[in-house]
Amino acid sequence: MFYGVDLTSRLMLGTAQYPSPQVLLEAIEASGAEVITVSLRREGAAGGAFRDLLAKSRCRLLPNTAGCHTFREAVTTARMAREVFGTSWIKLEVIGHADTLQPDPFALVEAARVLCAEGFDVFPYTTEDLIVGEKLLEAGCKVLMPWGAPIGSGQGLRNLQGLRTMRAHFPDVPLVVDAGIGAPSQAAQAMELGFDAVLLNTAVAKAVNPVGMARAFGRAIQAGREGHQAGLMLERDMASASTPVFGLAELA
Ligand SMILES: CC(=O)[C@@H](O)[C@H](O)COP(=O)(O)O
Repeated sequence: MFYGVDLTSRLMLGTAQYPSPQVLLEAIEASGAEVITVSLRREGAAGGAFRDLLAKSRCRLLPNTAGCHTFREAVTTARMAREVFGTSWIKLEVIGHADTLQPDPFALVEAARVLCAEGFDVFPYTTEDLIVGEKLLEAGCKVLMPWGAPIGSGQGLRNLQGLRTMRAHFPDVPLVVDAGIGAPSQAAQAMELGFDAVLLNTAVAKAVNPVGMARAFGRAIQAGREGHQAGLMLERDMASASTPVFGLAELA
């Protein structure tokens, strides 16, 4: 449940870098995603055509503040996005580093506080830091989006222990792993850890076959979720025979 909205699919898909608009639409369809994220810059550059294209997907839009490096830029972009796209949902990105594209947690919390007070439903792109997570919740966020790895890196879940701890620390907060996912197995792993959803873009858009990859991610996320719900076995240090030892032939 994200800001009162129940979704069937746990995949949120980015809409940048696809080889063509048609491939983008087919990839969204194949993925089963019900939420797609879109940047205001892209919409501005296409003069409304991009929004019309995305409307064909019938997905809920999650505008983002991608590329914003300051509190001011992010807040202004969010306000414009609400007007342009007609939704109070905003994926809040305030980038701190040009090379790692790591979130700036200080500007992020500040921007989240202002936007939540203005009635936005904020999806903050953050790190797995627990204190920052708590500050974002205090600011009014009802969802947290920790990174898996730097945006566009495809490295998967770089800090497995940190993400596990985050899940345990915020048991009732919807958590979405956002960014850095490179393969369907990594998305499945996020779901197995108990995350509520995954947001990704590059791994699908830059695949040799984006439509096939979108479908694979959709299925992997569903499988990972089912695995989590079915209860994963505990890891053991030592072997434990899986075949019963009674009934073995006794050789004289
Ligand atoms: C589209 C978007 O919002 C990205 O900023 C997002 O974080 C996805 O990252 P990847 O491209 O690494 O999947």
